[in-house]
Amino acid sequence: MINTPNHKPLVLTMGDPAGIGPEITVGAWKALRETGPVFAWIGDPACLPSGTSYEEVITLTEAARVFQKSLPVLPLSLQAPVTPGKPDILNAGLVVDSILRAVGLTRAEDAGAVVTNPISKAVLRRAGFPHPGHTEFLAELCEVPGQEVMMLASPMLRVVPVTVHVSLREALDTLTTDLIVKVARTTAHALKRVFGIATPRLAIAGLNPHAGEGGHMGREEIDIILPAIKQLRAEGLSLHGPMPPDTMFTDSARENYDVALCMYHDQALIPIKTLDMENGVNTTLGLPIVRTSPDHGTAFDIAGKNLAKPESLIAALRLASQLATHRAANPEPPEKRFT
Ligand SMILES: NC(=O)C1=CN([C@@H]2O[C@H](COP(=O)(O)OP(=O)(O)OC[C@H]3O[C@@H](n4cnc5c(N)ncnc54)[C@H](O)[C@@H]3O)[C@@H](O)[C@H]2O)C=CC1
Ligand SMILES: NCC(=O)COP(=O)(O)O
Repeated sequence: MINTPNHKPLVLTMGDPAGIGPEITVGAWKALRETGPVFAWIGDPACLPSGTSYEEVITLTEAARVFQKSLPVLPLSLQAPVTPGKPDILNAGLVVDSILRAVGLTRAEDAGAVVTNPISKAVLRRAGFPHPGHTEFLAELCEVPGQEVMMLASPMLRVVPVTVHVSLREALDTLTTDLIVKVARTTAHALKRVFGIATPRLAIAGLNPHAGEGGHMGREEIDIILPAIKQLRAEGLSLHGPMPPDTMFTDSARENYDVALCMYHDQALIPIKTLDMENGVNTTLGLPIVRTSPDHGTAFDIAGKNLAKPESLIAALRLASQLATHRAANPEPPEKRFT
Protein backbone atom coordinates (compact mmCIF):
# COMPACT_ATOMS: atom_id res chain seq x y z
CA MET A 1 0.00 0.00 0.00
CA ILE A 2 1.26 3.53 -0.80
CA ASN A 3 0.26 6.72 0.91
CA THR A 4 0.23 10.44 0.27
CA PRO A 5 3.04 12.03 2.30
CA ASN A 6 0.48 13.28 4.82
CA HIS A 7 -1.05 9.78 4.89
CA LYS A 8 -4.47 10.89 3.77
CA PRO A 9 -5.80 10.00 0.32
CA LEU A 10 -7.00 12.83 -1.88
CA VAL A 11 -10.53 12.95 -3.25
CA LEU A 12 -11.12 13.68 -6.93
CA THR A 13 -14.52 14.86 -8.10
CA MET A 14 -16.29 13.57 -11.21
CA GLY A 15 -16.64 16.91 -13.02
CA ASP A 16 -18.94 16.93 -16.05
CA PRO A 17 -19.21 13.25 -17.00
CA ALA A 18 -19.56 14.16 -20.69
CA GLY A 19 -16.25 16.05 -20.63
CA ILE A 20 -12.71 14.68 -20.50
CA GLY A 21 -12.81 14.22 -16.70
CA PRO A 22 -13.39 10.43 -16.75
CA GLU A 23 -10.57 9.72 -19.23
CA ILE A 24 -7.99 12.02 -17.63
CA THR A 25 -8.87 10.47 -14.27
CA VAL A 26 -7.91 7.06 -15.62
CA GLY A 27 -4.78 8.53 -17.25
CA ALA A 28 -3.76 10.12 -13.95
CA TRP A 29 -4.40 6.92 -12.00
CA LYS A 30 -2.22 4.94 -14.44
CA ALA A 31 0.58 7.50 -14.04
CA LEU A 32 0.39 7.62 -10.24
CA ARG A 33 -0.65 4.11 -9.18
CA GLU A 34 2.91 3.06 -8.31
CA THR A 35 4.09 6.28 -6.70
CA GLY A 36 1.00 8.07 -5.43
CA PRO A 37 -0.40 10.37 -4.32
CA VAL A 38 -3.29 8.04 -3.61
CA PHE A 39 -6.71 9.34 -4.60
CA ALA A 40 -10.30 8.15 -4.80
CA TRP A 41 -12.63 9.31 -7.57
CA ILE A 42 -16.20 10.23 -6.62
CA GLY A 43 -18.47 9.45 -9.53
CA ASP A 44 -20.48 6.93 -11.52
CA PRO A 45 -18.21 4.21 -12.95
CA ALA A 46 -20.62 3.95 -15.90
CA CYS A 47 -18.93 7.01 -17.43
CA LEU A 48 -15.37 5.65 -17.15
CA PRO A 49 -13.75 4.47 -20.40
CA SER A 50 -14.61 0.84 -21.10
CA GLY A 51 -12.06 -1.63 -19.76
CA THR A 52 -11.03 0.62 -16.84
CA SER A 53 -9.85 -1.38 -13.87
CA TYR A 54 -11.78 0.18 -11.00
CA GLU A 55 -13.06 -0.93 -7.60
CA GLU A 56 -15.98 0.52 -5.67
CA VAL A 57 -14.98 1.38 -2.11
CA ILE A 58 -16.79 2.72 0.92
CA THR A 59 -13.92 4.28 2.87
CA LEU A 60 -10.70 6.06 2.00
CA THR A 61 -8.75 3.47 3.96
CA GLU A 62 -10.08 0.92 1.50
CA ALA A 63 -9.20 3.28 -1.36
CA ALA A 64 -5.57 3.37 -0.24
CA ARG A 65 -5.53 -0.43 -0.05
CA VAL A 66 -6.69 -0.98 -3.64
CA PHE A 67 -5.01 1.99 -5.35
CA GLN A 68 -2.07 0.15 -6.89
CA LYS A 69 -4.35 -2.45 -8.43
CA SER A 70 -7.50 -0.50 -9.35
CA LEU A 71 -8.89 3.02 -9.51
CA PRO A 72 -10.82 3.43 -6.24
CA VAL A 73 -14.34 4.76 -6.79
CA LEU A 74 -16.68 6.22 -4.18
CA PRO A 75 -19.80 5.49 -6.24
CA LEU A 76 -22.62 7.83 -7.26
CA SER A 77 -25.42 7.09 -9.76
CA LEU A 78 -26.02 9.26 -12.79
CA GLN A 79 -29.55 10.31 -13.74
CA ALA A 80 -29.02 10.06 -17.51
CA PRO A 81 -26.72 8.00 -19.76
CA VAL A 82 -23.54 9.83 -20.80
CA THR A 83 -22.54 10.62 -24.37
CA PRO A 84 -19.02 12.09 -24.46
CA GLY A 85 -19.13 15.67 -25.73
CA LYS A 86 -22.88 16.02 -25.11
CA PRO A 87 -23.47 17.32 -21.58
CA ASP A 88 -26.90 16.63 -20.08
CA ILE A 89 -28.46 19.01 -17.61
CA LEU A 90 -30.10 15.97 -15.93
CA ASN A 91 -26.69 14.99 -14.54
CA ALA A 92 -25.96 18.45 -13.08
CA GLY A 93 -27.21 17.45 -9.61
CA LEU A 94 -24.75 14.59 -9.45
CA VAL A 95 -21.86 16.80 -10.58
CA VAL A 96 -22.63 19.00 -7.58
CA ASP A 97 -23.11 15.99 -5.24
CA SER A 98 -19.61 14.83 -6.10
CA ILE A 99 -18.18 18.20 -5.04
CA LEU A 100 -20.26 18.18 -1.83
CA ARG A 101 -19.00 14.72 -0.93
CA ALA A 102 -15.37 15.66 -1.60
CA VAL A 103 -15.57 18.78 0.54
CA GLY A 104 -17.34 16.87 3.34
CA LEU A 105 -14.62 14.20 3.42
CA THR A 106 -11.85 16.79 3.41
CA ARG A 107 -13.38 19.03 6.05
CA ALA A 108 -13.86 15.93 8.22
CA GLU A 109 -10.12 15.28 7.72
CA ASP A 110 -10.74 11.84 6.20
CA ALA A 111 -9.23 13.10 2.93
CA GLY A 112 -6.10 15.22 2.56
CA ALA A 113 -7.41 17.60 -0.12
CA VAL A 114 -10.05 18.13 -2.80
CA VAL A 115 -9.04 17.91 -6.46
CA THR A 116 -11.78 18.85 -8.91
CA ASN A 117 -12.36 17.68 -12.46
CA PRO A 118 -13.70 20.35 -14.85
CA ILE A 119 -17.35 21.34 -14.76
CA SER A 120 -19.31 23.20 -17.40
CA LYS A 121 -20.35 26.45 -15.82
CA ALA A 122 -22.99 27.04 -18.49
CA VAL A 123 -24.61 23.61 -17.97
CA LEU A 124 -24.68 24.03 -14.18
CA ARG A 125 -26.08 27.56 -14.52
CA ARG A 126 -28.88 26.23 -16.74
CA ALA A 127 -29.64 23.69 -14.02
CA GLY A 128 -30.03 26.47 -11.46
CA PHE A 129 -26.59 26.27 -9.79
CA PRO A 130 -26.09 29.81 -8.46
CA HIS A 131 -22.28 29.96 -8.29
CA PRO A 132 -19.94 31.11 -11.09
CA GLY A 133 -17.51 28.22 -10.52
CA HIS A 134 -15.91 25.87 -8.01
CA THR A 135 -13.91 28.70 -6.45
CA GLU A 136 -16.92 30.61 -5.15
CA PHE A 137 -18.93 27.43 -4.36
CA LEU A 138 -16.11 25.99 -2.25
CA ALA A 139 -15.87 29.24 -0.26
CA GLU A 140 -19.60 28.97 0.50
CA LEU A 141 -19.28 25.33 1.52
CA CYS A 142 -16.30 26.14 3.75
CA GLU A 143 -18.19 29.08 5.30
CA VAL A 144 -15.69 31.70 4.13
CA PRO A 145 -17.64 33.39 1.30
CA GLY A 146 -15.76 36.29 -0.22
CA GLN A 147 -12.39 35.14 1.15
CA GLU A 148 -11.58 32.90 -1.83
CA VAL A 149 -8.70 33.73 -4.16
CA MET A 150 -8.02 31.93 -7.44
CA MET A 151 -4.39 31.18 -8.21
CA LEU A 152 -3.00 29.33 -11.23
CA ALA A 153 0.45 27.95 -10.73
CA SER A 154 3.02 26.22 -12.90
CA PRO A 155 6.79 25.88 -12.60
CA MET A 156 7.02 28.88 -14.97
CA LEU A 157 4.56 31.34 -13.45
CA ARG A 158 1.98 31.94 -10.72
CA VAL A 159 -0.94 34.28 -11.41
CA VAL A 160 -3.88 35.55 -9.39
CA PRO A 161 -6.83 37.34 -11.00
CA VAL A 162 -8.13 40.00 -8.59
CA THR A 163 -11.55 40.03 -10.27
CA VAL A 164 -12.58 36.58 -11.46
CA HIS A 165 -15.74 35.21 -13.06
CA VAL A 166 -17.38 38.46 -14.17
CA SER A 167 -17.66 40.31 -17.46
CA LEU A 168 -14.82 42.64 -18.35
CA ARG A 169 -17.15 45.60 -17.81
CA GLU A 170 -18.11 44.36 -14.35
CA ALA A 171 -14.45 43.67 -13.54
CA LEU A 172 -13.64 47.33 -14.18
CA ASP A 173 -16.59 48.43 -12.06
CA THR A 174 -15.69 46.18 -9.12
CA LEU A 175 -11.93 46.78 -9.03
CA THR A 176 -11.15 48.74 -5.86
CA THR A 177 -8.15 49.46 -3.67
CA ASP A 178 -9.72 47.41 -0.87
CA LEU A 179 -10.22 44.40 -3.14
CA ILE A 180 -6.60 44.49 -4.34
CA VAL A 181 -5.38 44.76 -0.73
CA LYS A 182 -7.54 41.84 0.39
CA VAL A 183 -6.50 39.56 -2.48
CA ALA A 184 -2.81 40.47 -2.07
CA ARG A 185 -2.87 39.72 1.66
CA THR A 186 -4.49 36.31 1.15
CA THR A 187 -2.05 35.51 -1.65
CA ALA A 188 1.06 36.52 0.32
CA HIS A 189 -0.14 34.61 3.35
CA ALA A 190 -0.80 31.44 1.34
CA LEU A 191 2.55 31.65 -0.43
CA LYS A 192 4.26 31.77 2.95
CA ARG A 193 2.20 29.16 4.70
CA VAL A 194 1.39 26.54 2.09
CA PHE A 195 3.99 27.18 -0.58
CA GLY A 196 6.85 27.74 1.87
CA ILE A 197 8.07 31.04 0.32
CA ALA A 198 9.40 33.04 3.28
CA THR A 199 9.15 36.51 1.69
CA PRO A 200 6.89 36.35 -1.36
CA ARG A 201 7.48 38.98 -4.06
CA LEU A 202 4.24 40.18 -5.64
CA ALA A 203 4.10 41.85 -9.04
CA ILE A 204 1.02 44.03 -9.37
CA ALA A 205 -0.22 44.46 -12.93
CA GLY A 206 -1.47 47.74 -14.25
CA LEU A 207 -4.85 47.79 -15.93
CA ASN A 208 -4.34 50.15 -18.87
CA PRO A 209 -1.87 50.23 -21.78
CA HIS A 210 1.62 51.09 -20.44
CA ALA A 211 0.16 50.98 -16.92
CA GLY A 212 -1.72 54.18 -17.71
CA GLU A 213 1.27 56.19 -19.04
CA GLY A 214 1.21 58.54 -16.05
CA GLY A 215 -2.56 59.03 -16.27
CA HIS A 216 -2.68 59.80 -20.00
CA MET A 217 -4.12 56.35 -20.86
CA GLY A 218 -6.34 55.79 -17.84
CA ARG A 219 -6.28 56.76 -14.17
CA GLU A 220 -6.93 53.40 -12.45
CA GLU A 221 -3.22 52.92 -11.72
CA ILE A 222 -3.08 56.28 -9.91
CA ASP A 223 -6.49 56.22 -8.24
CA ILE A 224 -6.89 52.52 -7.37
CA ILE A 225 -3.75 50.41 -7.77
CA LEU A 226 -1.01 52.66 -6.35
CA PRO A 227 -2.91 53.34 -3.10
CA ALA A 228 -3.20 49.54 -2.64
CA ILE A 229 0.52 49.11 -3.24
CA LYS A 230 1.34 51.83 -0.70
CA GLN A 231 -0.92 50.26 1.91
CA LEU A 232 0.51 46.77 1.36
CA ARG A 233 4.11 48.05 1.47
CA ALA A 234 3.32 49.74 4.78
CA GLU A 235 2.26 46.30 6.04
CA GLY A 236 5.69 44.96 5.09
CA LEU A 237 4.85 43.08 1.88
CA SER A 238 7.30 43.04 -1.03
CA LEU A 239 5.64 44.42 -4.16
CA HIS A 240 6.52 45.78 -7.60
CA GLY A 241 4.11 47.75 -9.72
CA PRO A 242 1.89 48.79 -11.27
CA MET A 243 3.70 46.90 -14.03
CA PRO A 244 2.87 47.38 -17.73
CA PRO A 245 0.83 44.24 -18.44
CA ASP A 246 2.32 43.65 -21.90
CA THR A 247 5.89 43.15 -20.67
CA MET A 248 5.50 41.71 -17.17
CA PHE A 249 5.35 38.09 -18.37
CA THR A 250 8.60 37.99 -20.36
CA ASP A 251 11.24 35.44 -19.26
CA SER A 252 13.40 38.06 -17.60
CA ALA A 253 10.52 39.92 -15.94
CA ARG A 254 9.20 36.71 -14.39
CA GLU A 255 12.48 36.17 -12.56
CA ASN A 256 11.70 39.16 -10.34
CA TYR A 257 8.50 37.95 -8.70
CA ASP A 258 6.80 34.88 -7.19
CA VAL A 259 3.27 35.75 -8.24
CA ALA A 260 1.58 38.20 -10.58
CA LEU A 261 -1.60 39.84 -9.31
CA CYS A 262 -3.68 40.63 -12.36
CA MET A 263 -6.66 42.92 -12.55
CA TYR A 264 -9.01 40.63 -14.51
CA HIS A 265 -9.43 36.96 -15.40
CA ASP A 266 -7.86 36.84 -18.87
CA GLN A 267 -4.95 39.13 -17.95
CA ALA A 268 -3.93 36.33 -15.58
CA LEU A 269 -4.97 33.20 -17.45
CA ILE A 270 -3.78 33.98 -20.97
CA PRO A 271 -0.07 34.12 -20.03
CA ILE A 272 -0.05 30.96 -17.92
CA LYS A 273 -2.08 28.89 -20.38
CA THR A 274 0.08 30.11 -23.25
CA LEU A 275 3.33 29.43 -21.44
CA ASP A 276 2.50 26.16 -19.71
CA MET A 277 -1.03 24.78 -20.26
CA GLU A 278 0.06 21.20 -19.55
CA ASN A 279 1.59 21.88 -16.14
CA GLY A 280 -0.75 24.63 -14.98
CA VAL A 281 -2.78 23.97 -11.86
CA ASN A 282 -5.65 25.99 -10.47
CA THR A 283 -5.75 26.23 -6.68
CA THR A 284 -8.08 28.10 -4.36
CA LEU A 285 -6.43 30.16 -1.61
CA GLY A 286 -8.21 31.48 1.47
CA LEU A 287 -10.03 28.21 2.27
CA PRO A 288 -9.62 26.03 5.37
CA ILE A 289 -8.91 23.09 3.02
CA VAL A 290 -6.57 22.50 0.08
CA ARG A 291 -8.21 22.46 -3.36
CA THR A 292 -6.56 22.12 -6.73
CA SER A 293 -7.75 21.36 -10.26
CA PRO A 294 -6.33 21.11 -13.76
CA ASP A 295 -6.11 24.50 -15.48
CA HIS A 296 -8.25 23.45 -18.44
CA GLY A 297 -11.96 22.94 -18.88
CA THR A 298 -14.28 20.13 -19.97
CA ALA A 299 -12.91 20.00 -23.55
CA PHE A 300 -16.21 18.64 -24.94
CA ASP A 301 -14.71 18.88 -28.46
CA ILE A 302 -12.32 15.97 -27.78
CA ALA A 303 -14.16 14.03 -25.05
CA GLY A 304 -14.21 10.28 -25.61
CA LYS A 305 -11.71 10.47 -28.50
CA ASN A 306 -8.65 9.40 -26.52
CA LEU A 307 -6.94 12.74 -27.22
CA ALA A 308 -7.12 14.30 -23.75
CA LYS A 309 -3.82 14.79 -21.93
CA PRO A 310 -3.87 13.98 -18.21
CA GLU A 311 -0.73 16.03 -17.35
CA SER A 312 -2.48 19.02 -15.79
CA LEU A 313 -4.62 16.72 -13.62
CA ILE A 314 -1.50 14.79 -12.58
CA ALA A 315 0.15 18.10 -11.65
CA ALA A 316 -2.99 19.08 -9.72
CA LEU A 317 -2.95 15.83 -7.73
CA ARG A 318 0.76 16.19 -6.95
CA LEU A 319 0.40 19.83 -5.93
CA ALA A 320 -2.60 19.04 -3.71
CA SER A 321 -0.58 16.41 -1.90
CA GLN A 322 2.39 18.78 -1.42
CA LEU A 323 0.21 21.64 -0.21
CA ALA A 324 -1.73 19.41 2.20
CA THR A 325 1.52 18.09 3.60
CA HIS A 326 3.00 21.56 3.98
CA ARG A 327 -0.16 22.87 5.57
CA ALA A 328 -0.35 19.99 8.05
CA ALA A 329 3.27 20.62 9.04
CA ASN A 330 2.65 24.34 9.56
CA PRO A 331 -0.51 24.66 11.66
CA GLU A 332 -1.71 28.19 11.86
CA PRO A 333 -2.56 30.20 14.97
CA PRO A 334 -6.10 31.53 14.28
CA GLU A 335 -5.16 35.13 15.15
CA LYS A 336 -2.50 35.15 12.39
CA ARG A 337 -4.98 34.32 9.65
CA PHE A 338 -5.56 37.04 7.03
CA THR A 339 -9.24 37.00 6.18
N1 LIG B 1 -12.06 24.17 -13.30
C1 LIG B 1 -13.08 24.07 -14.13
O1 LIG B 1 -14.07 23.43 -13.81
C2 LIG B 1 -13.02 24.73 -15.47
C3 LIG B 1 -14.11 24.63 -16.29
N2 LIG B 1 -14.10 25.23 -17.51
C4 LIG B 1 -15.30 25.02 -18.33
O2 LIG B 1 -14.95 24.21 -19.44
C5 LIG B 1 -15.84 24.48 -20.52
C6 LIG B 1 -15.08 24.54 -21.82
O3 LIG B 1 -14.17 25.63 -21.75
P1 LIG B 1 -13.16 26.04 -22.91
O4 LIG B 1 -13.00 27.48 -22.82
O5 LIG B 1 -13.59 25.42 -24.19
O6 LIG B 1 -11.76 25.47 -22.45
P2 LIG B 1 -11.18 23.99 -22.44
O7 LIG B 1 -9.97 24.06 -21.58
O8 LIG B 1 -12.21 23.00 -22.09
O9 LIG B 1 -10.73 23.72 -23.96
C7 LIG B 1 -9.93 24.61 -24.68
C8 LIG B 1 -9.16 23.85 -25.77
O10 LIG B 1 -8.11 23.10 -25.17
C9 LIG B 1 -8.25 21.72 -25.44
N3 LIG B 1 -7.94 20.98 -24.21
C10 LIG B 1 -8.36 21.29 -22.97
N4 LIG B 1 -7.89 20.41 -22.08
C11 LIG B 1 -7.16 19.51 -22.78
C12 LIG B 1 -6.42 18.33 -22.41
N5 LIG B 1 -6.34 17.92 -21.15
N6 LIG B 1 -5.81 17.64 -23.38
C13 LIG B 1 -5.86 18.05 -24.68
N7 LIG B 1 -6.54 19.16 -25.08
C14 LIG B 1 -7.19 19.87 -24.15
C15 LIG B 1 -9.71 21.51 -25.86
O11 LIG B 1 -9.87 20.38 -26.67
C16 LIG B 1 -10.03 22.83 -26.52
O12 LIG B 1 -9.65 22.79 -27.86
C17 LIG B 1 -16.57 25.77 -20.16
O13 LIG B 1 -17.89 25.46 -19.83
C18 LIG B 1 -15.86 26.28 -18.93
O14 LIG B 1 -16.74 26.86 -18.01
C19 LIG B 1 -13.02 25.94 -17.97
C20 LIG B 1 -11.92 26.07 -17.18
C21 LIG B 1 -11.83 25.46 -15.87
N1 LIG C 1 -10.83 29.90 -15.84
C1 LIG C 1 -10.66 29.24 -14.62
C2 LIG C 1 -11.90 28.60 -14.25
O1 LIG C 1 -12.90 28.77 -14.89
C3 LIG C 1 -11.87 27.75 -13.08
O2 LIG C 1 -12.93 28.05 -12.29
P1 LIG C 1 -13.28 27.22 -10.98
O3 LIG C 1 -14.30 26.24 -11.39
O4 LIG C 1 -12.02 26.61 -10.50
O5 LIG C 1 -13.81 28.27 -10.07
